[in-house]
Amino acid sequence: VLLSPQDLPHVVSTNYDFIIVGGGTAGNVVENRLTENPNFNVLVLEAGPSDAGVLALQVPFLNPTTNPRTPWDWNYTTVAQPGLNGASVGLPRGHVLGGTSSIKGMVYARGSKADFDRYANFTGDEGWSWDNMLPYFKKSEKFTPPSDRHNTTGQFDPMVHGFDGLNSVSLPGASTVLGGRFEVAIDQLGGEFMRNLDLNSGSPLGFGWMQATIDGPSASRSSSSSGYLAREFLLRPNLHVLVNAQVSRVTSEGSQDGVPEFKTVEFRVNGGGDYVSFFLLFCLLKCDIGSLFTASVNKEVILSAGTINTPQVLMNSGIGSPSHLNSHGIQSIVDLPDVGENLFDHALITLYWRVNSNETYDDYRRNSTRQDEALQAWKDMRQAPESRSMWASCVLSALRNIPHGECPSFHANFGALKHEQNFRLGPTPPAGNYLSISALLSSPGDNARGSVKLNSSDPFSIPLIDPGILADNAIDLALMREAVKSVLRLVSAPAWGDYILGPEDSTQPGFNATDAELDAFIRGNTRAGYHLVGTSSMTRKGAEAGVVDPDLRVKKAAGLRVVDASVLPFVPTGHTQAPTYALAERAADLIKAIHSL
Ligand SMILES: Cc1cc2nc3c(=O)[nH]c(=O)nc-3n(C[C@H](O)[C@H](O)[C@H](O)COP(=O)(O)OP(=O)(O)OC[C@H]3O[C@@H](n4cnc5c(N)ncnc54)[C@H](O)[C@@H]3O)c2cc1C
Repeated sequence: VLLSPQDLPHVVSTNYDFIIVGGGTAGNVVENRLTENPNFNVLVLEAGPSDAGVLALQVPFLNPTTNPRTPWDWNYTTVAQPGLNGASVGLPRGHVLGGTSSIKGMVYARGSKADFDRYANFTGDEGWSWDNMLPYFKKSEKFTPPSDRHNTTGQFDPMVHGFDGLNSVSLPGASTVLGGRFEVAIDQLGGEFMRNLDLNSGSPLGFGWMQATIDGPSASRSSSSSGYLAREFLLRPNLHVLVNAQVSRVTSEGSQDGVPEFKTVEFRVNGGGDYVSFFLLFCLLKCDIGSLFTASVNKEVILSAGTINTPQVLMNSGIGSPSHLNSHGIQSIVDLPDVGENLFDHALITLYWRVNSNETYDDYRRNSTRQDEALQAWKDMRQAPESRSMWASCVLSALRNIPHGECPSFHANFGALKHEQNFRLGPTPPAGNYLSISALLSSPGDNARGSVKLNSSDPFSIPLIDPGILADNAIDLALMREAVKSVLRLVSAPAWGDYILGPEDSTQPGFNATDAELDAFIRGNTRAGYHLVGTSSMTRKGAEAGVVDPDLRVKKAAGLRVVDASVLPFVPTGHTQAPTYALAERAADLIKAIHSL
């Protein structure tokens, strides 16, 4: 049930079995699986608004309009990054039902077998190995035909996919001139540019068709909200979802087995939604807008607020480094210095070329009539360019090897347009047609990690976010150089001869660039990859380091668990949404087993 502000008195007087903080990618998976049992009641507190009826969150092609500077984005910015010549860069995060799955770029890339085997080895829990996680990838996934219904034989391996899950995935819904050119180019080059039938098989090296979290038949974005919180699930009477409800902290009144037990969640109601009801309600409760409410729980509080906000809530609650908490006047309750540490991200750089073709999206973006017509066509028939994301129609590459096994050191995504770094759409260039290729550093060095820290004692203040982009001077720069060179080799294939006119900007390095020139370009143009993990890292049971055990329970505490991307101890070499769905599916099973659900 999607609650309204009038339901607040009911919320504060109910003793829930589970309270989930954050109705995002992971939170909605857990909420859905737990409420399969009608005997248990679950409350989801989501800081952002509902996603219902918001076209920008449904139409894949409108994805770049979902952030930054929208109500659906937390609109974060990093602290100055030494690895980027001191620049602070934007760091969007979903602030809406569905969380970041409602605003993300929709690339479905699970990572490699070696990533998950490394998690299993690191945590001492075989449950996190690739072989044991593959069933959860499949459980979460509903592989659908592409929106244009083209024959997908030979474009993916059905054996490694799930067809009955709640998160829709599909292959590109329309071919563009780019897709065909890439296929020819990689066949011409061979070697490092080998073909890969399915990049989600656990062996992602090579070139394959990109899979995206787009529901093919409806040509719509698949988010954790559209799937796990679909109408039939929202009708469950044992599921309560309150939007615009931002949690400040969890509180402990007692203890269990000698450790503090967390039974209460404190939150405020933000000013979105029905203001008249708000006014009446707050008059009724005789308190001011912005006042804090509490909700209580008898089994577990599950933090699914994401890699930035989960550690913030933990620290607000007195769980973290005692000295850091004390510096903000917060009493230390659980001594866990790794809360907020170990923040990993990928790093992303984009290169652009002018091309000899008007079959790019640039003209489309310059023509508002065409855009309106196309949007209407999407509404009428789920067709037209809006049926696909702007880069989903291209192949994704995952090249090269690194010491952790068969993992790619970078991914390349292709766009038939000029976009800003990180696929944001800046002002449309007045003329010209473009090819863009972005290289995502998918295996940063172990020193390329930063932290999330509190900025003040105000629990709602924006934290200090340092993802440590390109902070591992040796490894990160060497891999980024290789990534850029590999992209340059790729566009040197004869297939591009009559297509690429030249680099968009004369400062973009070419084949003859020295390492020093490449480094300067990389430092000046790299941005965040948006794949944040690590701030509630799981470690072995009983290990002092880390934040949660391999079963995702917060160490040295009772009744508190973390289920979101923040538990991953290292960033996977794929993207992060697919692993987040899978880890949340496994977490739900762990929780059900413990509570005999
Ligand atoms: C712009 C962008 C593009 C991306 N593109 C891709 C992509 O193409 N492919 C891919 O695999 N990955 C992508 N990612 C990354 C991926 O989407 C995330 O790693 C993943 O969705 C994280 O899931 P999560 O459950 O950890 O957090 P989220 O999905 O962010 O969920 C956290 C939820 O908690 C809520 N919340 C936070 N604080 C509070 C609080 N105090 N009280 C109540 N609620 C709170 C948030 O509003 C949010 O709804 C992208 C990320 C971004 C930002």
